[in-house]
Amino acid sequence: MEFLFESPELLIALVVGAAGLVGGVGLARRRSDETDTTAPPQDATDVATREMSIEEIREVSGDTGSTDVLDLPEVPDTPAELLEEPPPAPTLTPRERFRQRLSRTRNVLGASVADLFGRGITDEAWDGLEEALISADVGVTATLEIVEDLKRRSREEGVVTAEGVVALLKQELRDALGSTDRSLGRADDEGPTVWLVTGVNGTGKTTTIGKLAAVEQREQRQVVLAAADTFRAAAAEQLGIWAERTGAALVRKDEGADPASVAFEGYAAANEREADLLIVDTAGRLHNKRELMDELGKVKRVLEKQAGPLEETLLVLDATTGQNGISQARAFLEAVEVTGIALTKLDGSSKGGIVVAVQRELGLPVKLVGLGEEIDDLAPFDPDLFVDGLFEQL
Ligand SMILES: Nc1nc2c(ncn2[C@@H]2O[C@H](COP(=O)(O)OP(=O)(O)OP(=O)(O)O)[C@@H](O)[C@H]2O)c(=O)[nH]1
Repeated sequence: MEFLFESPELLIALVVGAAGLVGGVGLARRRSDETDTTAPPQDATDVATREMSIEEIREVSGDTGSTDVLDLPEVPDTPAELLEEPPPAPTLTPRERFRQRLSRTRNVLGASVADLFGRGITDEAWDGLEEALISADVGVTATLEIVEDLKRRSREEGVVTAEGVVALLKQELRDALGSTDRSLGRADDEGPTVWLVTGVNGTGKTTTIGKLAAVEQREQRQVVLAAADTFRAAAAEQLGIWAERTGAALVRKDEGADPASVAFEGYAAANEREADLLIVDTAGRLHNKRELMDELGKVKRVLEKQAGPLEETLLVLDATTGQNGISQARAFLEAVEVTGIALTKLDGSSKGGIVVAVQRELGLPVKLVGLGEEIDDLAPFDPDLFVDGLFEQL
């Protein structure tokens, strides 16, 4: 089956058909006065099938209110080439990107270690290393353990140079990050893979989802985004912009709708279109923890009822919030079983050690890192590349 978003004409036809179904509310509000709505469908049979499916989705969800919308990004404002072409390939290799984007952390950690031990392996140098690691957000307990280990190993191995200490430190950091599986889960049977994305607002959830959609669409995997953050209309709009940029489809409802029903319809739409991947965005307001937990738990339960166990439940954390971010994360861990961390804004932080602290304190693998605001600024987390990146200038 053709993916709906790859054919603007088909999209327009769906918009017209679906607007009729919901009595002019929702979709009609977006397209009613545009001349493009009169464009004839290229494939009338396909459109008819889609109309029925949408109706079925509404029946099954028991959510037949007039505000329900199976929405897609604005067609007339979207240049055709954006819809038809996958996003262009990134120009930097992952190593180059890491190197470039980790410059702030590198300057703090890498440069200070070289400086400290440049004058010999002294007690002051070890104290200075402790401070540098704590400043880089490695965390106090982890820092003390790492430095103790380093002292012992450098004695045993007769290390006398700064380069020698750096080599051991790299090994220690690498060991602290462990060798867990960091790949993103995918469905091995029929039906779309589902990734549920959670985290405090402002951590970079929506941006991370957009970047993920770009990677997936570029690899010819068809993506549906579900805007289950219905707390703010702007959240769905922001996700819509990413859908337009990446060529993914978008399922959304009006502000205040039940997030679980958006997730439900998202899965139904992804399934019906034989999409490869559904990514569900969620709200992350923390002012009422009980409400948040109930809401997230319900979204997950509803999805699992349809799809079975989810392939990923990702928690997005902002690297610049340090220990505070880790405490906030715990609220989410109580609400849903998280399978991995996406650590954003690593480019804007001089505290790359947070990767070690996050893994250690939350007991979860960092699977993705955000290295900037642009579409290509997301990388699978590679511990070797990361640790090398921290010290590359040395
Ligand atoms: N420097 C940098 N900025 C990022 C990164 N990821 C996201 N941002 C920025 O962080 C801000 C918040 O990102 P959003 O994606 O809107 O965060 P959210 O968690 O979805 O928050 P809400 O939109 O409030 O729900 C935006 O300005 C993003 O451009 C990153 O890896 N590095």
